[in-house]
Amino acid sequence: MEDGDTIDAISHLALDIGGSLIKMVYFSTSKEQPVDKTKNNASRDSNGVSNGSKDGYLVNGRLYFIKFETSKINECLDFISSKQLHYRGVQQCGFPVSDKNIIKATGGGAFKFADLFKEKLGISLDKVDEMSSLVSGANFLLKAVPSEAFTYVNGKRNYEQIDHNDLFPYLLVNIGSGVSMIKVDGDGKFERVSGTSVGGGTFWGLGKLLTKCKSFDALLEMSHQGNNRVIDMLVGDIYGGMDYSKIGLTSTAIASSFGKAISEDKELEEYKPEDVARSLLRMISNNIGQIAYLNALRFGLKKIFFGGFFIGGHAYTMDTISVAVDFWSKGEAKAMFLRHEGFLGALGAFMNYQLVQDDSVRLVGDKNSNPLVEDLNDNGIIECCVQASS
Ligand SMILES: Nc1ncnc2c1ncn2[C@@H]1O[C@H](COP(=O)(O)OP(=O)(O)O)[C@@H](O)[C@H]1O
Ligand SMILES: CC(C)(COP(=O)(O)O)[C@@H](O)C(=O)NCCC(=O)O
Repeated sequence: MEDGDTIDAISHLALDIGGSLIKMVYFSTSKEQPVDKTKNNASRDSNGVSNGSKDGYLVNGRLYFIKFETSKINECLDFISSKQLHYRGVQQCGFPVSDKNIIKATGGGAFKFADLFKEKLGISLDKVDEMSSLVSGANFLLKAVPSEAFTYVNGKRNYEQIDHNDLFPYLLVNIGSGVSMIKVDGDGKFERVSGTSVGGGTFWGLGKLLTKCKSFDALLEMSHQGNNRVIDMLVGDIYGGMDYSKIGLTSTAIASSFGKAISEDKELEEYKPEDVARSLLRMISNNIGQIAYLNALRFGLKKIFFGGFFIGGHAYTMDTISVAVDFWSKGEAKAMFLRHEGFLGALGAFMNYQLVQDDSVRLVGDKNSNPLVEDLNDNGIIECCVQASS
């Protein structure tokens, strides 16, 4: 292939198969993207270390992000098969042929479904550790993608300028089905310091039982319409409408999540599902925010980044977590969120191919290349160059 030739190839698929969702990241060149055969003699591995002797090409393309429900894994298999994600573009781009039919995969499902992938598609899953994937995905995003991290204050996203020289240490809180809290000290340097089983799976599972809601999105939408004060016992309910200012609690603070249900002679059906969903979301988000802060305090960490699909860019979830961190830290620590929150593990597995260079990445939200498009949870795109051959 000559310089400037155009190709439409997909290569290097990576998966994060979690308890609730399968996250997929793949690299694709498109018809509009010419192959840039600039020699790249100074490529670096994922730890930023020069591997000088490597000759290769930089291929312009895009990283695509897609998710499926783990319970519908066949949809994922069909998608891979219909797009031939495990075959296409391998040779045109000059990627090593040995990549064919071996894909990087992380999450528990990389173990659980290994035989299914082999049987149905002839794919071998090359397993990448889940915690290490979360960390390399987060480090990559924080260092390479502008406007990736933001705080959420009074209903507004404030994008943070991340200083690469002052990124570490930080606490990464990944809210998936369960919650993992990881102290990150550098590239590849981390320790999982805590976790809780009260996470996204709890919200969706318990919410489904309590409200009979049929989908996660519908449950979230319901929570948006609800009023948690109908079910939560507030400080004011206990203190006759007064604040308990001596210990810093206003009358509107929640004293006991779901506590009002004790004294009311009501069956579940007599509560509005919207109110139940709201109380549940608040209880879980608050609890995670509090545990996260306590772990940050334990290790003297000032920055806390929250990831995982539970957040889903949902305003009320981010607001509750932000308020919890602010309240417990007395304003000392701040909660930060990531635009590609749900794809940390899948991106980390992708990074394990050691193709992407931090300084060759540009975020495009859509065709208009607007970097501030807010919701990249579905069909998000990152434009970047990858190392084509070695
Ligand atoms: N469409 C969806 N279906 C199911 N859960 C969803 C969906 N969107 C967001 N969620 C939430 O995200 C959580 C899963 O987050 P994720 O980071 O993908 O974790 P896991 O790796 O355990 O699947 C679910 O438990 C649920 O709270
Ligand atoms: C086991 C897990 C790492 C799996 O990751 P997930 O699929 O939930 O993203 C996670 O669910 C977790 O950290 N659970 C909390 C377990 C605990 O520390 O109590």
